[in-house]
Amino acid sequence: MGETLERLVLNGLTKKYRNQLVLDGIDLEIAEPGILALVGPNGVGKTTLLNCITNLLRPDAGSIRIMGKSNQNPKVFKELAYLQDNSVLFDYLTGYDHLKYIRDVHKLPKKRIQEVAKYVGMESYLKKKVGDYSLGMKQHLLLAISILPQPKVILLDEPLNGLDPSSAILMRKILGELANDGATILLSSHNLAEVDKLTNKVLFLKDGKLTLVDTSEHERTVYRLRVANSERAFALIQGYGEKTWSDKSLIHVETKSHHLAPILALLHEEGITVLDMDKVTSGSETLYEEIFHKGEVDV
Ligand SMILES: Nc1ncnc2c1ncn2[C@@H]1O[C@H](COP(=O)(O)OP(=O)(O)OP(=O)(O)O)[C@@H](O)[C@H]1O
Repeated sequence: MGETLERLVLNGLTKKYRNQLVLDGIDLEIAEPGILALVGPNGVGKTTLLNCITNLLRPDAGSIRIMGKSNQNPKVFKELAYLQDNSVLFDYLTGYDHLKYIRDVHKLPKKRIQEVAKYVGMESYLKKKVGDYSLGMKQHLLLAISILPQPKVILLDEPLNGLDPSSAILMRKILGELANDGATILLSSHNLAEVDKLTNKVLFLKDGKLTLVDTSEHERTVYRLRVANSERAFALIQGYGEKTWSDKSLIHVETKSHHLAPILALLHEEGITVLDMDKVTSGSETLYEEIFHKGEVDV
């Protein structure tokens, strides 16, 4: 058999702290490369889940397989990387020292450090002590550490935390490229706008259970039009979108198709001028509200 298709498989994963059940028999099967976001409120168990997958925490029940091997098999660590929070870094060592350690453990070629440092944009401070790094610089180093051995499965706990816009753009580009090159990436994040830019595949963690949602299937686009004759325009376009309503002389048209062209053509034919228009697209934030605040979602 060639390379296994199995990336990450969780079977009945259960974790309790004293009497608190944090993970309640989680089943999950990820067979493909790509980016998945792990989302849920503070204290719901995201870090606990990532720590169990990487064998830093022993679950109370269940099993975890990575690239077809048990996560307790030491060989798994050639395939798996975990970007944790920056408390795992040593202030008195340089970025280079950290990377050299990983390079030696994995017996990687010498040039790999420069290659990765350049890739994540940390060449200029590679030889500085980590104690002098900013939060964003530490995030870059953590990313460099995790991708140095070219792992197939990459777990990241809040990788976008503390990044300025240009670093966040670079991080998104790198994660996208790694996924295109065949990595499976699971990242936890509280930043749902960033999540929407990275992926449509979102794992919502609630009451110890995981639900995988393709957010593109729940995406809704609402166009808001200001027109010269709103009453007449409203009567004309009612029925064109899935839902049409009027609010303070703004006509709202909700559509899944993203195509407004027939409506604009119709208004043009009837001689109605569109004075202004914008578009609001709802993504995982709306779903998050439905799941965690209203306790309802149709998935
Ligand atoms: N070592 C521990 N002993 C006892 N309880 C713990 C321990 N670690 C975590 N917990 C509890 O387990 C729950 C899940 O914690 P966890 O850190 O996994 O959540 P999280 O989703 O990562 O939170 P955040 O988004 O705030 O980082 C919390 O209620 C936390 O208090």
